[in-house]
Amino acid sequence: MGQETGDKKNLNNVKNFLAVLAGKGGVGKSTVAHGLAQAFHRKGFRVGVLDADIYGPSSSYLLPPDTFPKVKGEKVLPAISGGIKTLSAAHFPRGKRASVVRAPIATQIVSQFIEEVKWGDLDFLLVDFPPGTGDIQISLMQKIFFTGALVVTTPQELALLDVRKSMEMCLQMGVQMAGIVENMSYFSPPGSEEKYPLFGEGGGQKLADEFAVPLLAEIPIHPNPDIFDTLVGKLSLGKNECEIKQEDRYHFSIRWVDGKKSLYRFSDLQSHCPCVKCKEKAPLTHVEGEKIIPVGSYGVQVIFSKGCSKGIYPFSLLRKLG
Ligand SMILES: Nc1ncnc2c1ncn2[C@@H]1O[C@H](COP(=O)(O)OP(=O)(O)OP(=O)(O)O)[C@@H](O)[C@H]1O
Repeated sequence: MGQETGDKKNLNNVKNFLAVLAGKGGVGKSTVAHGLAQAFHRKGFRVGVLDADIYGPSSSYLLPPDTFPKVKGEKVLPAISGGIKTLSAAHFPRGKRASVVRAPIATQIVSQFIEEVKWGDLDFLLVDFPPGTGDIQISLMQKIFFTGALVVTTPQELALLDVRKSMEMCLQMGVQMAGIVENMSYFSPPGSEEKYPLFGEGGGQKLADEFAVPLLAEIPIHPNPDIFDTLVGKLSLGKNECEIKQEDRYHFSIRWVDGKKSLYRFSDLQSHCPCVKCKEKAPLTHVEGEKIIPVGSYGVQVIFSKGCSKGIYPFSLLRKLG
């Protein structure tokens, strides 16, 4: 954490970059990113929000600036809203008009927001991703060394389709998912404890189970800001907390973050080898495991006593098999 890795940058003394993404528009990414930023601020952290949604910036509405961005030498100082640093396309003169720019230009603008802005010392910079899994999102993940990603969804099956794509993007780009936040989970009438799940139930949990990441919060319609304080407490960043253990020569186990334990036989696992060459081959028997190598937050590679050891088994696959 906090290191410069390859061409990824951890800039201007920002200790933690946190991606807030969804894949789908309108599920409440910005609401969650800004609610979380305010909760970090309440706890005394130095925090900033980068609104990377060039086409639909909402930061200046959610965090109305007390001071606007200023140019200082070659750098830009971000806007400040109630002690939170923030930068959004909406802070600039064209910001009130529709952003009619091609994707490469939008990507360039987002790069400038990172590289040419003097964010200063921050404990957390939350990056509010635009919807989708295109150039801007890839470029952000290539440029920034994210401590973790928070994935926002709503409960409906239709939302899950797009959200799943951004989770797959995190896996492909090596960005560790800190967890899922299900937004608009239910409605509670004022003064009542009753919960009415207006948009269905279980979507967030379904994704959490599929990708083996924790469901960190179920945010109601018109939430009380306290819920974001609880969310801050639940965030466990930069750690791969599942526990991988070789049980004996033929088996190993994974204890997942949600407490579930899965047991695997090495020969069964090898029969699911994801490498191209293995697809056609008949499975071997009595395969032993010689070494289990964790591959970042993505999965594991197993060195087997015989047969192919080239495949990397993503945690999402292991979770399905376990
Ligand atoms: N829990 C909630 N209760 C009530 N309204 C909400 C909630 N979450 C979000 N909204 C509202 O839904 C709309 C979309 O939310 P928001 O802008 O946060 O979503 P988004 O995913 O960032 O959208 P986009 O990708 O289009 O920027 C906003 O009007 C917001 O106020």
